Amino acid sequence: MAWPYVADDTSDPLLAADAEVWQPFTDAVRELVDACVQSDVDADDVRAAQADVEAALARLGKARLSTTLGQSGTVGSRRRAWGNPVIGVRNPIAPPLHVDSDPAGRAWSDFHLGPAYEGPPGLVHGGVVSLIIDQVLGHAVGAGRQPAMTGTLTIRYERGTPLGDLRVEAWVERREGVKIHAGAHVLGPDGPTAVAEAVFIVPRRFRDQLSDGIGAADQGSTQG
Ligand SMILES: CCCCCCCCCCCCCC(=O)SCCNC(=O)CCNC(=O)[C@H](O)C(C)(C)COP(=O)(O)OP(=O)(O)OC[C@H]1O[C@@H](n2cnc3c(N)ncnc32)[C@H](O)[C@@H]1OP(=O)(O)O
Repeated sequence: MAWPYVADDTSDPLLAADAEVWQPFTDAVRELVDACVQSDVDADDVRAAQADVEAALARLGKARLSTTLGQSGTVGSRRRAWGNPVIGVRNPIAPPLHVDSDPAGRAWSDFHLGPAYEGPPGLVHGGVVSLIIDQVLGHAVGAGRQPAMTGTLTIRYERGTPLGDLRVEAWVERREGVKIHAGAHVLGPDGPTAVAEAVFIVPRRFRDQLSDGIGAADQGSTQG
């Protein structure tokens, strides 16, 4: 069965040119978010900045995609991840993470979380920890080109995850039919802060493509 979106026939140079336009813009908006939670200017400056932001919004609002990036057939498969809240080139909510993976079903990323991701004082919000773990688990499972969705995700928060430089690692442990068992942890400066166990499930619509072992099916993974 086909993926629920169409393949991308955009040429690589065109895609790269588009990314070159959107990436610096998204980085700037991300800095704007940081400024929003950290700036200490007076009320006049806040109001002036609001007017600037509203002007930018009016400019961007001149044309809109009719669907999300993930759903848009005209945007295509390679740009689906551009809206992803963890890795998305066009999503300023994304830290963003660059995730590496290998076909053995391992994935990892070194990343930085600033004050926009704070939960308890000085610590990362637990939901953000979960978001990042889920994404990187998805890459570990997806590295085997196996389409699967998170079925169950269990996280043990061992200690607070400090804002700053962090690492996340995920790995596939075993496969039992349509279930893929995987693990992950987030590493802070003093070792693991959160440890996760997950069961990913191959959705029904992809089960006719099941073959033995991770890495056998000729499909990508889901993207959040
Ligand atoms: C280089 C590669 C790059 C790739 C990049 C990738 C980026 C990826 C980014 C990813 C981002 C992050 C990813 C995301 O955020 S994915 C988004 C979050 N997840 C979802 O939205 C999933 C929603 N749920 C479903 O779609 C279905 O319920 C699923 C697909 C989960 C099951 O489907 P279905 O209901 O049709 O299954 P079945 O009834 O045939 O049961 C089959 C077997 O499975 C067992 N079971 C069922 N449900 C669960 C469960 N919840 N936990 C544990 N086990 C479960 C069940 O007992 C049975 O086992 P058995 O009784 O036979 O032993």
